[in-house]
Amino acid sequence: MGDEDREAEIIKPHISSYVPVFEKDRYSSGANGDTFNRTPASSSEMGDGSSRRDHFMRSGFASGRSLGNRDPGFSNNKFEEGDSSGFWRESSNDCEDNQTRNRGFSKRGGYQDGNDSEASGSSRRGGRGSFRGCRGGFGRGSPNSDYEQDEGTQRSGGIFGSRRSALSGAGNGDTFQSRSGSRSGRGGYKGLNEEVITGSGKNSWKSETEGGESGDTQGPKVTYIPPPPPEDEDSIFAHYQTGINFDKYDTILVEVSGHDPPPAILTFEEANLCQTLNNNIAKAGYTKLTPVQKYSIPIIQGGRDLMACAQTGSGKTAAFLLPILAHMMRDGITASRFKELQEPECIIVAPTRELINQIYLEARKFSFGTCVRAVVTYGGTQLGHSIRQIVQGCNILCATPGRLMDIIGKEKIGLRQVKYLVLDEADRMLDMGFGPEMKKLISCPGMPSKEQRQTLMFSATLPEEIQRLAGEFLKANYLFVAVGQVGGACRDVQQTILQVGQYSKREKLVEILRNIGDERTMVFVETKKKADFIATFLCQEKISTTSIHGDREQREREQALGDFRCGKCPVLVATSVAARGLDIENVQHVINFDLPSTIDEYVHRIGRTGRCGNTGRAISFFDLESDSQLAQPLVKVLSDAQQDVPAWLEEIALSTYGPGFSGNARGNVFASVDTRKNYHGKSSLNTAGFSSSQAPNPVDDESWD
Ligand SMILES: Nc1ncnc2c1ncn2[C@@H]1O[C@H](COP(=O)(O)OP(=O)(O)OP(=O)(O)O)[C@@H](O)[C@H]1O
Repeated sequence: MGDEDREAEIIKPHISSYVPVFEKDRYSSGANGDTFNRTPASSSEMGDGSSRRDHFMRSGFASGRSLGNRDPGFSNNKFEEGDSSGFWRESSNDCEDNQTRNRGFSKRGGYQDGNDSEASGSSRRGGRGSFRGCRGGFGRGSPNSDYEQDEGTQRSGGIFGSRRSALSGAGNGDTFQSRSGSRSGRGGYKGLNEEVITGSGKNSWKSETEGGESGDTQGPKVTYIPPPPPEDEDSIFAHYQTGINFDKYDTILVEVSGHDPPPAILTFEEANLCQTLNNNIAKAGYTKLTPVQKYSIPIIQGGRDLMACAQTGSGKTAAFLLPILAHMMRDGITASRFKELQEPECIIVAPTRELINQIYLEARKFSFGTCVRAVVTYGGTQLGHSIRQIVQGCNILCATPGRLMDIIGKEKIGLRQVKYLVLDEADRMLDMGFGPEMKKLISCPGMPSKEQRQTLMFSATLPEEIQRLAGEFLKANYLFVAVGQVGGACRDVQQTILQVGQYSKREKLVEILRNIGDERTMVFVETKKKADFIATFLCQEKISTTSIHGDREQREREQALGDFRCGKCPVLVATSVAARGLDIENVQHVINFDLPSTIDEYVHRIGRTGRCGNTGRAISFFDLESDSQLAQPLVKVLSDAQQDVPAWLEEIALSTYGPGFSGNARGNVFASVDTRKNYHGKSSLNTAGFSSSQAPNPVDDESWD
């Protein structure tokens, strides 16, 4: 049975229900008749909330810096009390019982006023149900749209039941399908702080086939077809302006290590690209190379393997795409044509769906007007649709790991012609989450050996242990480019660390967001549940908010990102699924509501602002009870980026690790250099724009791992 047949077979009716819309103006106008005041929880629902509330009252604001006026009404808000308990119940108890969930969904999908007759049959159930409902996804499309039709098939009971996810803040459609346990929103990413949920419910990552996302083996079939990106030239080349600090890139130190590196180039002209590529670069608004591009382009053009580490937002994507495309053009690539088995010359892999889609759009932009065809495929979307795209021709395949393995398994992609293998966010691709999958990829039948292909790895963070693992993928004589401090934060981001206890965080968040106004802000939290909760909470505070995390269906994730990108929802609450790579114009603030567990994750998260020479701000809530282990690496990151280090943070760092500490709890703070240097010592230090000298010879290099 072909994919098409299976798709037709499993389409089932779906349930639509009304949901409120969380857009400020609609909220104020009461357009949809809903209100967001939550009924104060009954004492039974409060669970241990009273003691927590006591704690909350006691702890108040820690020593966090005041950022402006508080909403005077906030502390008396009805939400506060009920929610306080609701939240902590949510985070500490298992609230996933189907009965409660179903009550929440079966009515109006959440956000119901406790006085609403539908929700108030039992204050306990109503309260929980309404909160559950808050986690419901709020579709934008009409109930008759294709998306709704498609996603109506994504049902499953599963042990997680109705885990529909959070609001799509400014959705303009009022449809909600009370489906249970859709897995389509999952997969494709396993953030450190995210639960990993598979069809079996086990905490291990599986390919989409194994996990059932493709519908081949088990679990629901995913039928979401993402809308095609706009085809007009203006949209393809839409870009934002480089910022005032773009020229400061020239002063960043660049270190190249490895044997016989080619000299850096200083201008695009020196790259000797073909006219079409040069036109595309100009249309993209690029006039000057960033440091990582100055070094990486000639290295890749010279046929060398590369591991490159450069700060967030400094143009790593073009650093690999341009030389690959240049090679393809030079080699006279055959125009794509329909074939059941496509054999791309380049495979690019990245850890999240949104990121790989972004890379694809960049590939499409730079290959515009050439015969090179880029295709993207990622989890949470209909496999059949991806296959239809692929069979039409594919020179560059952009894929998330699970989906890639699925497509290879379906024999739609052959690997024999692969000349370039790119791992973006390489440390993430090689860690415990995706590493096994990547190993499978390089040992797939047909995949050229590392000697026969060119392998390129990019990230803003490349810990030593990952560099060692990478040896399996790269030729022994690979080059290592480090732009600035490896693993360091972008200096264009002004970092502030506030000491805020967990019970004061929400109040502080609202205070800051009110101060910020409509400037685009990403709020990072630790868990998917909390992302839903905080997004809901902010909506109740009349702050237009949407959310993205791994439990949301792909359609919802894309909708959320779209609403955030266009400014419809200026606040995006996210888990670490959005920490890496996402390049969104005008994100002026990142708030770490919860600090991540690793410093690398922190660096990536705050790198969503301050991109490409623009400035940004990052505010992080440091909870003494849970974040102490991060104090020391934070002090290092802050001081390396020439930021003010709060005295209290330094004290914690010292008290945690003692004077003279040199590492942190998880080993080294940074992979400070190309790890091979630790064994061979010699490398060269350059400022951007000057050629590098030689480093260890490749024969010696082989001994490092
Ligand atoms: N030479 C250039 N001139 C102007 N803009 C550029 C240049 N290179 C890249 N950009 C733009 O800078 C932004 C950031 O680039 P990109 O997303 O590739 O950064 P990155 O280094 O991959 O970041 P991250 O580490 O967060 O993944 C993009 O909007 C990109 O189009």
